[in-house]
Amino acid sequence: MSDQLRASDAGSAAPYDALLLLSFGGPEGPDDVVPFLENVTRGRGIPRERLKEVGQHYFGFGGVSPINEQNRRLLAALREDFAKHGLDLPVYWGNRNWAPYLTDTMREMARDGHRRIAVLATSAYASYSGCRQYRENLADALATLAAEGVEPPRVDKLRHYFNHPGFTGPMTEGVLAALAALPEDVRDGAHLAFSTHSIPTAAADTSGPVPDHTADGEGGAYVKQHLDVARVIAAEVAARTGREHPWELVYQSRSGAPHIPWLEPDICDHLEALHGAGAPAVVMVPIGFVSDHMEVLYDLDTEATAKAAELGLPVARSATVGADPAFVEAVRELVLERAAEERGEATEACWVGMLGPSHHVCPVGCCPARAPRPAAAGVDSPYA
Ligand SMILES: CC1=C(CCC(=O)O)c2cc3nc(cc4[nH]c(cc5[nH]c(cc1n2)c(C)c5CCC(=O)O)c(CCC(=O)O)c4C)C(CCC(=O)O)=C3C
Ligand SMILES: [Fe+2]
Repeated sequence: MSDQLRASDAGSAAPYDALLLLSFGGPEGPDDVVPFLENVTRGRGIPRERLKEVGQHYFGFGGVSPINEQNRRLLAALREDFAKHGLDLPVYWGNRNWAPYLTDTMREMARDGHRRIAVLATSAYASYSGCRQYRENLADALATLAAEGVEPPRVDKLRHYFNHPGFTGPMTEGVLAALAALPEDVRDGAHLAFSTHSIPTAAADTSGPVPDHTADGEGGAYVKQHLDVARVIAAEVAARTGREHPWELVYQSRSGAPHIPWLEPDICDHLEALHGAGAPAVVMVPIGFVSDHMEVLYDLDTEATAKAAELGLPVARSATVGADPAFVEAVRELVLERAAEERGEATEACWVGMLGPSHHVCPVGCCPARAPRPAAAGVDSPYA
Protein backbone atom coordinates (compact mmCIF):
# COMPACT_ATOMS: atom_id res chain seq x y z
CA MET A 1 0.00 0.00 0.00
CA SER A 2 1.32 3.46 -0.83
CA ASP A 3 2.28 5.90 1.94
CA GLN A 4 -0.29 8.38 0.68
CA LEU A 5 -3.00 5.82 1.00
CA ARG A 6 -1.76 4.75 4.40
CA ALA A 7 -1.77 8.38 5.57
CA SER A 8 -5.42 8.71 4.65
CA ASP A 9 -6.29 5.35 6.16
CA ALA A 10 -7.54 6.57 9.51
CA GLY A 11 -10.08 3.77 9.59
CA SER A 12 -12.51 5.64 7.41
CA ALA A 13 -13.83 4.68 4.04
CA ALA A 14 -15.76 7.94 3.67
CA PRO A 15 -17.69 8.74 1.53
CA TYR A 16 -18.65 5.05 1.51
CA ASP A 17 -20.91 3.77 4.27
CA ALA A 18 -21.06 0.11 3.17
CA LEU A 19 -19.44 -2.49 0.92
CA LEU A 20 -21.50 -4.83 -1.23
CA LEU A 21 -20.06 -8.18 -2.30
CA LEU A 22 -21.80 -8.84 -5.60
CA SER A 23 -21.67 -12.37 -6.97
CA PHE A 24 -23.18 -14.94 -9.29
CA GLY A 25 -25.01 -17.18 -6.80
CA GLY A 26 -25.49 -20.92 -7.03
CA PRO A 27 -27.92 -23.69 -6.01
CA GLU A 28 -27.82 -25.05 -2.45
CA GLY A 29 -29.64 -28.34 -3.04
CA PRO A 30 -31.16 -30.55 -5.76
CA ASP A 31 -34.47 -28.64 -5.86
CA ASP A 32 -32.61 -25.39 -6.57
CA VAL A 33 -30.75 -26.59 -9.67
CA VAL A 34 -33.39 -26.16 -12.37
CA PRO A 35 -34.74 -22.79 -11.11
CA PHE A 36 -31.14 -21.58 -10.77
CA LEU A 37 -30.32 -22.56 -14.36
CA GLU A 38 -33.52 -20.84 -15.51
CA ASN A 39 -32.36 -17.66 -13.77
CA VAL A 40 -28.90 -17.86 -15.35
CA THR A 41 -30.06 -18.55 -18.87
CA ARG A 42 -33.18 -16.39 -19.17
CA GLY A 43 -32.95 -14.79 -22.62
CA ARG A 44 -29.41 -16.04 -23.25
CA GLY A 45 -30.17 -18.61 -25.97
CA ILE A 46 -28.24 -21.55 -24.52
CA PRO A 47 -28.93 -24.94 -26.17
CA ARG A 48 -31.21 -27.26 -24.15
CA GLU A 49 -28.70 -30.09 -24.38
CA ARG A 50 -26.04 -27.95 -22.76
CA LEU A 51 -28.40 -27.04 -19.92
CA LYS A 52 -29.21 -30.69 -19.23
CA GLU A 53 -25.52 -31.44 -19.14
CA VAL A 54 -24.71 -28.55 -16.78
CA GLY A 55 -27.60 -29.62 -14.54
CA GLN A 56 -25.90 -33.02 -14.26
CA HIS A 57 -22.69 -31.32 -13.10
CA TYR A 58 -24.62 -29.79 -10.20
CA PHE A 59 -26.57 -32.97 -9.40
CA GLY A 60 -23.24 -34.81 -9.30
CA PHE A 61 -22.34 -32.57 -6.35
CA GLY A 62 -25.66 -33.09 -4.55
CA GLY A 63 -27.18 -30.05 -6.25
CA VAL A 64 -24.88 -27.78 -4.26
CA SER A 65 -22.64 -25.23 -5.91
CA PRO A 66 -19.55 -24.37 -3.88
CA ILE A 67 -19.85 -20.68 -4.75
CA ASN A 68 -22.16 -19.57 -1.92
CA GLU A 69 -20.00 -21.14 0.78
CA GLN A 70 -16.96 -19.49 -0.82
CA ASN A 71 -18.69 -16.14 -0.66
CA ARG A 72 -19.76 -16.66 2.97
CA ARG A 73 -16.12 -17.33 3.80
CA LEU A 74 -14.97 -14.22 1.95
CA LEU A 75 -17.65 -12.18 3.68
CA ALA A 76 -16.53 -13.41 7.12
CA ALA A 77 -12.88 -12.79 6.27
CA LEU A 78 -13.61 -9.23 5.06
CA ARG A 79 -15.59 -8.40 8.21
CA GLU A 80 -12.82 -9.74 10.41
CA ASP A 81 -10.13 -7.90 8.46
CA PHE A 82 -12.04 -4.60 8.49
CA ALA A 83 -12.64 -4.88 12.25
CA LYS A 84 -8.98 -5.68 12.88
CA HIS A 85 -7.92 -2.59 10.93
CA GLY A 86 -10.45 -0.27 12.54
CA LEU A 87 -12.38 0.12 9.30
CA ASP A 88 -15.98 0.72 10.25
CA LEU A 89 -17.65 -0.45 7.05
CA PRO A 90 -20.48 -3.00 7.10
CA VAL A 91 -20.26 -5.67 4.39
CA TYR A 92 -23.34 -7.06 2.63
CA TRP A 93 -23.73 -9.81 0.05
CA GLY A 94 -26.09 -10.08 -2.92
CA ASN A 95 -26.23 -12.31 -6.02
CA ARG A 96 -27.39 -12.13 -9.62
CA ASN A 97 -28.92 -15.61 -9.85
CA TRP A 98 -29.73 -16.95 -6.38
CA ALA A 99 -30.55 -15.94 -2.82
CA PRO A 100 -29.54 -13.67 -1.27
CA TYR A 101 -30.72 -11.81 -4.37
CA LEU A 102 -29.14 -8.46 -5.13
CA THR A 103 -32.46 -6.56 -5.06
CA ASP A 104 -33.29 -7.88 -1.58
CA THR A 105 -29.83 -7.01 -0.29
CA MET A 106 -29.99 -3.53 -1.82
CA ARG A 107 -33.40 -2.93 -0.20
CA GLU A 108 -31.96 -4.01 3.14
CA MET A 109 -28.96 -1.72 2.68
CA ALA A 110 -31.21 1.24 1.86
CA ARG A 111 -33.40 0.48 4.90
CA ASP A 112 -30.28 0.33 7.07
CA GLY A 113 -29.62 3.89 5.92
CA HIS A 114 -26.74 3.30 3.51
CA ARG A 115 -26.50 6.01 0.86
CA ARG A 116 -23.11 5.47 -0.75
CA ILE A 117 -22.11 1.91 -1.53
CA ALA A 118 -18.82 0.49 -2.85
CA VAL A 119 -19.33 -2.70 -4.85
CA LEU A 120 -16.90 -5.58 -5.21
CA ALA A 121 -17.92 -8.02 -7.96
CA THR A 122 -16.47 -11.53 -7.77
CA SER A 123 -15.13 -11.22 -11.28
CA ALA A 124 -11.68 -9.78 -11.80
CA TYR A 125 -11.73 -9.00 -15.52
CA ALA A 126 -13.57 -6.95 -18.12
CA SER A 127 -16.34 -8.72 -20.08
CA TYR A 128 -20.09 -8.46 -20.49
CA SER A 129 -20.69 -11.35 -18.02
CA GLY A 130 -18.12 -10.17 -15.50
CA CYS A 131 -18.68 -6.43 -15.63
CA ARG A 132 -21.56 -4.83 -17.53
CA GLN A 133 -24.06 -7.56 -16.63
CA TYR A 134 -23.38 -6.84 -12.94
CA ARG A 135 -23.87 -3.12 -13.67
CA GLU A 136 -27.21 -3.98 -15.33
CA ASN A 137 -28.15 -6.03 -12.27
CA LEU A 138 -27.36 -3.02 -10.08
CA ALA A 139 -29.48 -0.76 -12.30
CA ASP A 140 -32.38 -3.24 -12.13
CA ALA A 141 -32.16 -3.38 -8.33
CA LEU A 142 -32.05 0.43 -8.05
CA ALA A 143 -35.04 0.72 -10.41
CA THR A 144 -37.02 -1.71 -8.25
CA LEU A 145 -36.22 0.30 -5.13
CA ALA A 146 -37.25 3.53 -6.87
CA ALA A 147 -40.54 1.90 -7.94
CA GLU A 148 -41.13 0.92 -4.31
CA GLY A 149 -40.66 4.53 -3.24
CA VAL A 150 -37.24 3.92 -1.66
CA GLU A 151 -34.59 6.43 -2.68
CA PRO A 152 -31.85 4.42 -4.45
CA PRO A 153 -28.39 4.66 -2.86
CA ARG A 154 -25.41 5.54 -5.03
CA VAL A 155 -23.33 2.55 -6.09
CA ASP A 156 -19.69 2.62 -7.24
CA LYS A 157 -18.13 -0.55 -8.64
CA LEU A 158 -14.48 -1.02 -7.61
CA ARG A 159 -11.96 -1.29 -10.43
CA HIS A 160 -11.05 -4.62 -12.00
CA TYR A 161 -8.45 -6.27 -9.79
CA PHE A 162 -6.99 -8.88 -12.16
CA ASN A 163 -3.60 -7.13 -11.91
CA HIS A 164 -3.64 -6.42 -8.18
CA PRO A 165 -0.77 -8.24 -6.42
CA GLY A 166 -3.30 -9.41 -3.83
CA PHE A 167 -4.96 -11.37 -6.65
CA THR A 168 -1.92 -12.62 -8.60
CA GLY A 169 0.19 -13.29 -5.47
CA PRO A 170 -1.95 -16.06 -3.96
CA MET A 171 -2.27 -17.68 -7.40
CA THR A 172 1.53 -17.69 -7.79
CA GLU A 173 1.80 -19.43 -4.41
CA GLY A 174 -0.84 -21.86 -5.63
CA VAL A 175 1.15 -22.71 -8.76
CA LEU A 176 4.29 -23.30 -6.67
CA ALA A 177 2.31 -25.65 -4.40
CA ALA A 178 0.82 -27.46 -7.40
CA LEU A 179 4.27 -27.91 -8.97
CA ALA A 180 5.53 -29.32 -5.67
CA ALA A 181 2.65 -31.81 -5.69
CA LEU A 182 3.69 -33.22 -9.09
CA PRO A 183 6.03 -36.23 -9.22
CA GLU A 184 9.60 -34.97 -9.02
CA ASP A 185 10.71 -36.45 -12.34
CA VAL A 186 8.13 -34.46 -14.34
CA ARG A 187 8.07 -31.27 -12.23
CA ASP A 188 10.78 -29.22 -13.93
CA GLY A 189 9.32 -29.74 -17.41
CA ALA A 190 5.71 -29.06 -16.41
CA HIS A 191 3.66 -26.69 -18.56
CA LEU A 192 1.33 -24.11 -17.05
CA ALA A 193 -2.16 -24.02 -18.59
CA PHE A 194 -3.78 -20.76 -17.48
CA SER A 195 -7.50 -21.33 -17.80
CA THR A 196 -10.47 -19.01 -17.95
CA HIS A 197 -14.12 -19.05 -18.96
CA SER A 198 -14.58 -19.18 -22.72
CA ILE A 199 -16.88 -16.46 -24.06
CA PRO A 200 -18.08 -15.80 -27.61
CA THR A 201 -15.28 -14.20 -29.64
CA ALA A 202 -17.72 -11.38 -30.47
CA ALA A 203 -18.05 -10.63 -26.74
CA ALA A 204 -14.30 -10.92 -26.24
CA ASP A 205 -13.63 -8.49 -29.10
CA THR A 206 -15.83 -5.82 -27.51
CA SER A 207 -14.70 -6.37 -23.91
CA GLY A 208 -13.34 -3.39 -21.98
CA PRO A 209 -13.39 0.26 -23.09
CA VAL A 210 -13.92 1.06 -26.80
CA PRO A 211 -10.20 1.66 -27.61
CA ASP A 212 -9.50 -1.94 -26.54
CA HIS A 213 -12.09 -3.40 -28.88
CA THR A 214 -10.78 -5.44 -31.80
CA ALA A 215 -12.51 -6.82 -34.85
CA ASP A 216 -9.88 -9.43 -35.58
CA GLY A 217 -10.52 -12.12 -33.01
CA GLU A 218 -7.64 -10.95 -30.80
CA GLY A 219 -9.94 -10.82 -27.86
CA GLY A 220 -10.06 -7.20 -26.63
CA ALA A 221 -9.48 -6.38 -22.96
CA TYR A 222 -10.70 -9.80 -21.73
CA VAL A 223 -7.89 -11.71 -23.45
CA LYS A 224 -5.29 -8.96 -22.91
CA GLN A 225 -5.97 -8.89 -19.17
CA HIS A 226 -5.73 -12.67 -18.85
CA LEU A 227 -2.47 -12.72 -20.83
CA ASP A 228 -1.12 -10.02 -18.50
CA VAL A 229 -1.96 -12.10 -15.41
CA ALA A 230 -0.53 -15.26 -16.98
CA ARG A 231 2.75 -13.46 -17.76
CA VAL A 232 3.02 -12.08 -14.23
CA ILE A 233 2.45 -15.46 -12.60
CA ALA A 234 4.73 -17.31 -15.05
CA ALA A 235 7.53 -14.78 -14.42
CA GLU A 236 7.13 -14.97 -10.62
CA VAL A 237 7.13 -18.76 -10.75
CA ALA A 238 10.28 -18.74 -12.90
CA ALA A 239 11.95 -16.34 -10.46
CA ARG A 240 11.08 -18.59 -7.53
CA THR A 241 11.88 -21.98 -9.09
CA GLY A 242 14.73 -20.97 -11.40
CA ARG A 243 12.89 -22.75 -14.26
CA GLU A 244 10.99 -21.29 -17.19
CA HIS A 245 7.80 -23.30 -17.40
CA PRO A 246 6.21 -23.03 -20.87
CA TRP A 247 2.69 -21.60 -20.61
CA GLU A 248 -0.44 -20.96 -22.64
CA LEU A 249 -3.80 -19.29 -22.07
CA VAL A 250 -6.66 -21.74 -22.63
CA TYR A 251 -10.42 -21.80 -22.13
CA GLN A 252 -13.10 -23.89 -20.47
CA SER A 253 -16.83 -24.10 -19.80
CA ARG A 254 -17.94 -23.15 -23.30
CA SER A 255 -21.73 -23.15 -23.59
CA GLY A 256 -22.81 -21.64 -26.90
CA ALA A 257 -24.24 -23.32 -30.00
CA PRO A 258 -21.48 -24.99 -32.07
CA HIS A 259 -21.78 -22.58 -35.02
CA ILE A 260 -20.99 -19.53 -32.86
CA PRO A 261 -17.23 -18.98 -32.40
CA TRP A 262 -16.04 -18.95 -28.77
CA LEU A 263 -12.51 -18.45 -27.44
CA GLU A 264 -10.28 -21.50 -27.94
CA PRO A 265 -8.42 -23.79 -27.36
CA ASP A 266 -10.44 -25.74 -24.85
CA ILE A 267 -8.46 -27.06 -21.87
CA CYS A 268 -9.14 -30.71 -22.77
CA ASP A 269 -8.01 -30.28 -26.38
CA HIS A 270 -4.99 -28.45 -25.06
CA LEU A 271 -4.05 -31.31 -22.70
CA GLU A 272 -4.28 -33.68 -25.64
CA ALA A 273 -2.07 -31.45 -27.80
CA LEU A 274 0.51 -31.03 -25.04
CA HIS A 275 0.60 -34.76 -24.43
CA GLY A 276 1.04 -35.36 -28.17
CA ALA A 277 3.94 -32.90 -28.18
CA GLY A 278 5.64 -34.73 -25.32
CA ALA A 279 4.93 -32.41 -22.36
CA PRO A 280 5.68 -34.40 -19.19
CA ALA A 281 3.08 -32.74 -16.90
CA VAL A 282 0.67 -29.79 -16.68
CA VAL A 283 -0.46 -27.45 -13.93
CA MET A 284 -3.96 -26.14 -14.61
CA VAL A 285 -4.19 -22.58 -13.26
CA PRO A 286 -7.79 -21.25 -13.08
CA ILE A 287 -6.92 -17.54 -13.28
CA GLY A 288 -10.41 -16.65 -14.57
CA PHE A 289 -12.13 -17.64 -11.32
CA VAL A 290 -12.00 -15.88 -7.98
CA SER A 291 -12.93 -18.98 -5.99
CA ASP A 292 -13.57 -22.70 -6.44
CA HIS A 293 -16.77 -22.49 -8.49
CA MET A 294 -18.54 -25.42 -10.09
CA GLU A 295 -16.57 -24.61 -13.26
CA VAL A 296 -13.37 -25.34 -11.37
CA LEU A 297 -14.67 -28.43 -9.54
CA TYR A 298 -16.33 -29.94 -12.59
CA ASP A 299 -14.63 -28.68 -15.74
CA LEU A 300 -11.08 -28.82 -14.35
CA ASP A 301 -11.06 -31.18 -11.34
CA THR A 302 -13.45 -33.71 -12.86
CA GLU A 303 -13.53 -33.50 -16.67
CA ALA A 304 -10.04 -32.24 -17.56
CA THR A 305 -8.45 -34.35 -14.82
CA ALA A 306 -10.18 -37.46 -16.22
CA LYS A 307 -8.97 -36.53 -19.69
CA ALA A 308 -5.40 -36.26 -18.40
CA ALA A 309 -5.68 -39.63 -16.63
CA GLU A 310 -6.87 -41.19 -19.87
CA LEU A 311 -3.82 -39.74 -21.63
CA GLY A 312 -1.49 -40.77 -18.82
CA LEU A 313 -0.50 -37.12 -18.36
CA PRO A 314 0.24 -36.04 -14.78
CA VAL A 315 -1.74 -32.89 -13.88
CA ALA A 316 -2.31 -30.73 -10.82
CA ARG A 317 -4.81 -27.90 -10.37
CA SER A 318 -3.62 -24.82 -8.53
CA ALA A 319 -5.70 -22.89 -5.98
CA THR A 320 -8.02 -19.96 -6.63
CA VAL A 321 -7.65 -16.93 -4.31
CA GLY A 322 -10.88 -17.58 -2.36
CA ALA A 323 -10.57 -15.85 1.01
CA ASP A 324 -6.76 -15.73 1.01
CA PRO A 325 -5.57 -13.04 3.48
CA ALA A 326 -3.62 -11.27 0.70
CA PHE A 327 -6.79 -10.98 -1.38
CA VAL A 328 -8.83 -9.79 1.60
CA GLU A 329 -6.20 -7.11 2.23
CA ALA A 330 -6.36 -6.17 -1.47
CA VAL A 331 -10.12 -5.63 -1.19
CA ARG A 332 -9.57 -3.32 1.79
CA GLU A 333 -6.93 -1.42 -0.22
CA LEU A 334 -9.25 -1.15 -3.22
CA VAL A 335 -12.01 0.33 -1.04
CA LEU A 336 -9.61 2.82 0.60
CA GLU A 337 -8.03 3.72 -2.76
CA ARG A 338 -11.41 4.47 -4.33
CA ALA A 339 -12.64 6.30 -1.22
CA ALA A 340 -9.58 8.57 -1.26
CA GLU A 341 -10.10 9.13 -4.97
CA GLU A 342 -13.74 10.09 -4.36
CA ARG A 343 -12.62 12.51 -1.63
CA GLY A 344 -10.34 14.14 -4.20
CA GLU A 345 -7.14 13.03 -2.50
CA ALA A 346 -4.00 11.80 -4.25
CA THR A 347 -3.79 8.01 -4.40
CA GLU A 348 -1.34 5.58 -5.84
CA ALA A 349 -3.00 2.51 -7.28
CA CYS A 350 -1.34 -0.82 -6.60
CA TRP A 351 -0.84 -3.05 -9.66
CA VAL A 352 1.52 -5.47 -11.40
CA GLY A 353 2.07 -6.43 -15.04
CA MET A 354 1.99 -4.22 -18.09
CA LEU A 355 -1.50 -2.77 -18.40
CA GLY A 356 -1.73 -0.36 -15.47
CA PRO A 357 -4.69 0.06 -13.12
CA SER A 358 -8.13 -0.38 -14.69
CA HIS A 359 -10.57 2.54 -14.84
CA HIS A 360 -12.67 3.37 -11.77
CA VAL A 361 -15.81 4.18 -13.76
CA CYS A 362 -16.72 2.22 -16.90
CA PRO A 363 -16.76 4.57 -19.91
CA VAL A 364 -19.58 4.65 -22.46
CA GLY A 365 -19.50 1.54 -24.67
CA CYS A 366 -17.45 -0.57 -22.21
CA CYS A 367 -18.30 -4.31 -22.57
CA PRO A 368 -21.52 -3.63 -24.50
CA ALA A 369 -24.61 -5.83 -24.23
CA ARG A 370 -26.17 -7.41 -27.32
CA ALA A 371 -29.27 -5.33 -26.59
CA PRO A 372 -28.56 -2.03 -24.79
CA ARG A 373 -30.02 -1.77 -21.26
CA PRO A 374 -29.53 0.65 -18.37
CA ALA A 375 -26.37 -0.05 -16.38
CA ALA A 376 -25.40 1.59 -13.07
CA ALA A 377 -21.91 2.55 -11.90
CA GLY A 378 -20.74 3.78 -15.29
CA VAL A 379 -20.32 7.12 -17.04
CA ASP A 380 -23.73 6.62 -18.66
CA SER A 381 -25.49 5.40 -15.52
CA PRO A 382 -29.05 6.69 -15.17
CA TYR A 383 -28.34 6.94 -11.41
CA ALA A 384 -26.22 9.61 -9.71
C1 LIG B 1 -16.84 -14.81 -18.15
C2 LIG B 1 -17.70 -15.66 -17.27
C3 LIG B 1 -17.51 -15.93 -15.93
C4 LIG B 1 -16.36 -15.48 -15.09
C5 LIG B 1 -16.63 -14.16 -14.48
C6 LIG B 1 -17.60 -14.23 -13.32
O1 LIG B 1 -17.29 -14.94 -12.35
O2 LIG B 1 -18.63 -13.60 -13.41
C7 LIG B 1 -18.59 -16.77 -15.50
C8 LIG B 1 -18.79 -17.22 -14.19
C9 LIG B 1 -19.75 -18.14 -13.75
N1 LIG B 1 -20.64 -18.84 -14.53
C10 LIG B 1 -21.37 -19.65 -13.70
C11 LIG B 1 -22.39 -20.53 -14.10
C12 LIG B 1 -22.93 -20.55 -15.39
N2 LIG B 1 -22.53 -19.78 -16.48
C13 LIG B 1 -23.30 -20.09 -17.57
C14 LIG B 1 -23.21 -19.52 -18.83
C15 LIG B 1 -22.26 -18.57 -19.27
N3 LIG B 1 -21.21 -18.05 -18.54
C16 LIG B 1 -20.53 -17.13 -19.33
C17 LIG B 1 -19.42 -16.39 -18.95
C18 LIG B 1 -18.89 -16.36 -17.66
N4 LIG B 1 -19.40 -17.02 -16.57
C19 LIG B 1 -21.18 -17.07 -20.60
C20 LIG B 1 -20.74 -16.20 -21.74
C21 LIG B 1 -22.23 -17.97 -20.56
C22 LIG B 1 -23.21 -18.24 -21.67
C23 LIG B 1 -24.53 -17.61 -21.36
C24 LIG B 1 -24.47 -16.11 -21.36
O3 LIG B 1 -24.14 -15.52 -22.40
O4 LIG B 1 -24.82 -15.52 -20.33
C25 LIG B 1 -24.26 -21.07 -17.18
C26 LIG B 1 -25.33 -21.67 -18.06
C27 LIG B 1 -24.99 -23.06 -18.41
C28 LIG B 1 -23.72 -23.14 -19.20
O5 LIG B 1 -23.82 -22.91 -20.39
O6 LIG B 1 -22.64 -23.41 -18.61
C29 LIG B 1 -24.01 -21.37 -15.83
C30 LIG B 1 -24.73 -22.38 -14.94
C31 LIG B 1 -20.95 -19.46 -12.33
C32 LIG B 1 -21.52 -20.18 -11.11
C33 LIG B 1 -20.71 -21.41 -10.87
C34 LIG B 1 -21.12 -22.17 -9.64
O7 LIG B 1 -22.31 -22.49 -9.48
O8 LIG B 1 -20.23 -22.45 -8.81
C35 LIG B 1 -19.95 -18.52 -12.38
C36 LIG B 1 -19.19 -17.96 -11.22
FE1 LIG C 1 -16.76 -2.96 -18.22
